[in-house]
Amino acid sequence: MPRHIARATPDDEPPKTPMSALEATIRRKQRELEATIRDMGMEALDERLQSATAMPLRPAYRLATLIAENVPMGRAVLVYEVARPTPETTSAELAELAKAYVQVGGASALVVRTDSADTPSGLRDLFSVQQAVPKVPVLARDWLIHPLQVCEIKESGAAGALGLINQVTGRGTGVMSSFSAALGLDAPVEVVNAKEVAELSQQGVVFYAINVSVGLSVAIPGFANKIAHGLLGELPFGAISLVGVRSLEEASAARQSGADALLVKAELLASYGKDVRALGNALEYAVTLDD
Ligand SMILES: O=C(O)c1ccccc1NCC(=O)[C@H](O)[C@H](O)COP(=O)(O)O
Repeated sequence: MPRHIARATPDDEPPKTPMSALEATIRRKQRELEATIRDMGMEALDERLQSATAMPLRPAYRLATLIAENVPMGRAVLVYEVARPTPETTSAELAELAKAYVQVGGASALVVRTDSADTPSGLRDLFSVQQAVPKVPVLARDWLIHPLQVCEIKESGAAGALGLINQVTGRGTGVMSSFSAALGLDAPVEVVNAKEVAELSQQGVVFYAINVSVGLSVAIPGFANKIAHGLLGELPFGAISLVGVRSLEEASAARQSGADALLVKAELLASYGKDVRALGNALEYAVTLDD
C-alpha cells in the first residue's frame, strides 16, 4: 500500500498536506460504517450493542488464556495470519488452509482479515475458519473504530480482534478496549511508544500489540527489531504482548526480546509456499530460546 496518496490541486490553491494511506483507509472505514449504521438505525444499533454485552463470549479471552498457559512453560504462542492466496480464494478454501496451519504447521491461534479491501466476505471468512478449527482461538484483523465492528466479530464466533490502534482511536481507545473486554474478546491495543503504554496501562489495558512495520519507510537492517525490543521493555509487569513478524529473523529477535506471542504475517507464510510443515519446523526452531 502506498504510504501517501497524492491529490491533484489546482495551480491557484496552496498545496495541501498529502493524505496518508492510513488516513485514507480510516476515512473509507468511517464511510462504510456510517452507511451500515444509517441502514440499521440508531435504535437497532443500541439494541445490538446491549444484547452483545448481555451475552459475553464463553469461554472469554481465549488467546490471553492460551498465552498465560504457555508463557510459564517457556513457549511462545504462534498466531498465523490466514490470508487469501488469490482474490478468487473462497471462504471454504481459506478454512482448509487454516486447518493445515493448525494440524501441520504449528499454529496455536489464527487471524483472518475481514476488511473489505482484503476480502469481499470478511465475516463469512472469519466464521468459516472458526468453524474449521473450533478448538483454536481465531481473531479478526480489521481497522477497529466502532463498537458495532466488535459486536459483529463476536457474533461470527471469533475469539477477538487485531486492529485496535491507539494512533487511530486516540482517546476512544479505552472505550473500545473495555467494550471488547466486556464481550469477552481479546483485543490487544497497538502501541508505538512508551507514552502510549503509560497512558493505556493507567486505563487498565493489559494486552499490547506491536507492529514493527508501522512508520518504517526505510529498511535499516535490525531497526524493526530494536523498536520491538524497546517497546517490549516499556510494558508494565504482567502485561501480555503480541508482536507481528515478517521473517524468521524477526520472529527469533522478538522472542529473545520477551514477546509472549507472535503474529506470523502473511509475507512470512507466503515465503514457504505450500510447504506448511517446513514453515512450522523453521518457526519452531527460530522461537526456541537457548537456555
Ligand atoms: O501488523 C502487525 O504487525 C500487528 C502485530 C500485532 C498485532 C496487530 C498487528 N496488526 C494489526 C493491524 O491492524 C495493522 O496495524 C494494520 O493492519 C496495518 O498493518 P501493516 O499494513 O502490515 O502495517
